[in-house]
Amino acid sequence: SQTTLAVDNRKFPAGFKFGVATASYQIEGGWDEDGKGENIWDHLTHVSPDLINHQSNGDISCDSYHKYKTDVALLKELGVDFYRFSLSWSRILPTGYIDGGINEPGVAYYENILDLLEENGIEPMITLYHWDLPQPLHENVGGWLNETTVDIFANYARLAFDLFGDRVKYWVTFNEPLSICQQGYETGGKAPAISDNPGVDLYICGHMVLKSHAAAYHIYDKEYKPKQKGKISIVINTNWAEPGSDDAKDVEAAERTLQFRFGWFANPIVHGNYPQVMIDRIGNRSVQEGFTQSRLPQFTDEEVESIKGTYDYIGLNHYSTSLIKWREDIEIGEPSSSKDMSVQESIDFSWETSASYWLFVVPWGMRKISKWVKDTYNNPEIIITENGYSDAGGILDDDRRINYIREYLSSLLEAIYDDEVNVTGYTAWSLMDNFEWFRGYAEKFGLYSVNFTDPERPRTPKASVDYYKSILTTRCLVEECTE
Ligand SMILES: O=S(=O)(O)CCCN1CCN(CCO[C@@H]2O[C@H](CO)[C@@H](O)[C@H](O)[C@H]2O)CC1
Repeated sequence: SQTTLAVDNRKFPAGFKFGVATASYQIEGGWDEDGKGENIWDHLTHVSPDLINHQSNGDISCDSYHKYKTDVALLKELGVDFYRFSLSWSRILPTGYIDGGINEPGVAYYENILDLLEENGIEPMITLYHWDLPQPLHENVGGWLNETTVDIFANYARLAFDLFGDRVKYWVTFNEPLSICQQGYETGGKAPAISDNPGVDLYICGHMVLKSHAAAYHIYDKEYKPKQKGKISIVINTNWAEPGSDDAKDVEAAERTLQFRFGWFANPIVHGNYPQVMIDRIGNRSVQEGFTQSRLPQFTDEEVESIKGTYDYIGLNHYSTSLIKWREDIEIGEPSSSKDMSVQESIDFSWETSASYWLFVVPWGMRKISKWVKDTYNNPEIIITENGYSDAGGILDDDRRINYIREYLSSLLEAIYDDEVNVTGYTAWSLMDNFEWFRGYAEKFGLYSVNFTDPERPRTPKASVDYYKSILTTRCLVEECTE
């Protein structure tokens, strides 16, 4: 396997921004406090606790609903340029609907955070949806399987722009539509954990999320951008897909993997419509499976045009890499998106592991995926909106996280200077240890550790805090920087 060369000693470009990220359900707690409504993660962790490691949940988590002043103090201590966080839809709109009433204490919570960020010279980057759908929208409307949710989301987005937009210059509509739809509606790996209609529901979800994203984009672009002058886009995640050999069939399988995982959402938004390889493969298999129409929903020509161009930058979440090899098309049977894609995915056993089964340390993948996004989507502004390393916790001297950040950023410098990729920012996941979805509190991604057994939820800096501080100060990765 390829290893990165010596750590790059070039400085990040002037104006390049460094931040950290969190998400509402993962840090806030206060799950039913001050009028907040129930969301699908509250519901799932309460009704099906066995799905979550140690039956943990986010009822309290880091208790950031009460400790946001402490959180902003940590951000100030770190010296970040920006803070990426998400709004809890059901804290602002308890029923999910506007006419269900606005929850003022919920609005105040986010206004207080924005006030403190402003006072401390830290730029906010707000994600509208980081997986915590109001439960009534799932129960009564079918959530992302129903077209009705598109307008309901658009109304929520407009409210957020109204309430907070005068102070927010970077918006994200959706975090990781691949995770929302494939794990939420096929593998069962995320709420609402629907897995009884594989190969079908996830594509309906993707269709609705793309329409919702475009609706929110156009609202911002027409009604708010002229006076608020911010940027809005979506955050898409993918591993880098490295061909398992230079055999043309492996190269094609790797490209197909990127098209199914990243292109699923990036192609409609940048070029218009789904990737042709998805239209073809899912269409062909659907016919063989006896469907009267493709399992991949079809956009009308107007929808293709309406979704195309709905990005002011590309948000990229990148953590790891996969080796991809060609395989015979999997025989026709129960449909699934992995059968539609039909590749062999593996890893190189020399790659360093982490506490997350899917996260291997492969720094050169950062350069490759960044260059692929540049080459495939007309050289857009790219912001790395998440990148980070997990351990099992109890480690304050987190030298493996320091190594991960240094090597991934070194690879990013090569993308910026040698491949001329227009990357303008990097966001470390995460500010602090938090609720890692089905893995509960077993996997720690924080620069600050959180003691979840202490009711005060104390935050303690790990060694990576000093390392990230040094990068924020010197804008480079080693002692001796070149210009
Ligand atoms: O279908 S399964 O569930 O069997 C397979 C899942 C494999 N991965 C897990 C990690 N995720 C990207 C990272 O997910 C991101 O990174 C962080 C660390 O995980 C999360 O805490 C953030 O909320 C999330 O934005 C992509 C999907």
